[in-house]
Amino acid sequence: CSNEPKQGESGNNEGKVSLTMTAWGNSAEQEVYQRAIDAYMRQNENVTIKLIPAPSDTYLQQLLTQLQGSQAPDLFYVGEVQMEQLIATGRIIELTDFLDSEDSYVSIDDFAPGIWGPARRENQIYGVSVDSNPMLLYYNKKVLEEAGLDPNEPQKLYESGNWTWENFQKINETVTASGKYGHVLENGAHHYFSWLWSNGGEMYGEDGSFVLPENERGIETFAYLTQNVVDGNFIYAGALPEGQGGDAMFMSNQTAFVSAGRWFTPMFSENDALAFDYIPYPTNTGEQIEPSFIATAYLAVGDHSKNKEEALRFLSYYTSEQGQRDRLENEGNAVPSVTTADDIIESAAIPEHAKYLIDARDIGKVEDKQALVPGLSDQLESILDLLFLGQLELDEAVVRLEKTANELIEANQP
Ligand SMILES: OC[C@H]1O[C@H](O[C@H]2O[C@H](CO)[C@@H](O)[C@H](O)[C@H]2O)[C@H](O)[C@@H](O)[C@@H]1O
Repeated sequence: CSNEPKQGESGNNEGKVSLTMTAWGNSAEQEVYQRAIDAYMRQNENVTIKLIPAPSDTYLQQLLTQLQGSQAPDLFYVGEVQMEQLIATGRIIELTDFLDSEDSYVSIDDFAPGIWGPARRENQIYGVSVDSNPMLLYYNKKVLEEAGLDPNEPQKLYESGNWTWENFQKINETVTASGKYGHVLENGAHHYFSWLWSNGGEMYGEDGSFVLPENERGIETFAYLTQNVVDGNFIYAGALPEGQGGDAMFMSNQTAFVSAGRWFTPMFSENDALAFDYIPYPTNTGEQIEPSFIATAYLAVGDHSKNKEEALRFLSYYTSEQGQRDRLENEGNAVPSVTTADDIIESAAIPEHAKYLIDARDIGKVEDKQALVPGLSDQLESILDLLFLGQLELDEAVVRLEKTANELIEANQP
């Protein structure tokens, strides 16, 4: 970042300040982020903030390298599964004093207590939640209709208490028989924890130990997912040609279901040819709805920033109720994490069942075992990739998952 001339000591800027911020996210999400940046710049005419989009698959590595060379942007998004590694660098600013100060647009109490997750260690805070994203499924009404199904079939099944794994599989069988794709199965913690929990399964015990091998419902979940991939009812996203993702297939009416938080909504709602809605994950427990994963992202400031005071002020604006309203109203990409803005989702017009985001948020969970072990999510994802690609049998995958998890958990003991 540049710094010409330096801001006044009081934090009441007289000179011009330039900040940079980076975040992952599709192009429609980047436009959403820009809304809050623009609002802040209108109120603070001496401040210029440049948003630098970054690809999500190399995001963490790039940020770690940049931080090491003090070349990172002033502010950056940090995913919940990345936070531990970022704190361990010692290169991000501890925020508590600033958040308690009068200069901050937001205060710690504005957020639901469960949202801090790995961003808070004891009483030290290293990132502020920008928003949250409970996972659910998106379904494509045209694809269902073309397969001879009622376009609102998932809805009807859900309302009648029959939105089960079995019926989900049947719909996927019907769709694939019609020549289209069923569900695009993604890898990654957001996705497999949501599936595990939809079956009452677990990967970790209360004490953080890895319990999957003895957790029957957990094993059953991975068996269900892999069998459906083998049978062609689900298509594994990692097996798609380079550059092709579930979101693109969904938008071109090739696939019936994708899983995500609200982050596909800005992009999908721009596409008039698309008819979609949300549905919670199907369950295999007899309950209508089970917890799904709540994605969280935090905004952090690098210790190398030459404009720390202004970066902190902007961080507090971006994460405040107003900053969240700027971004999340009108087909935003997430659900507010401040407790005073649920009306944004309650009044959302797109899609019809936007309220399922609130239902999924209210019952969902912020994963707090795996996320606390640096690198564990990435390593498990590599093993699951082999499983979903059909290159590992389930038994062997579970052995490898257990070995890797135990090693990293052990290495992370204080
Ligand atoms: O899987 C893609 C990414 O999903 C999350 O990010 C999304 O949710 C965040 C929390 O609401 C939101 O701030 C961000 O704009 C969305 O893209 C997750 O936090 C990421 O780690 C993940 O890469």
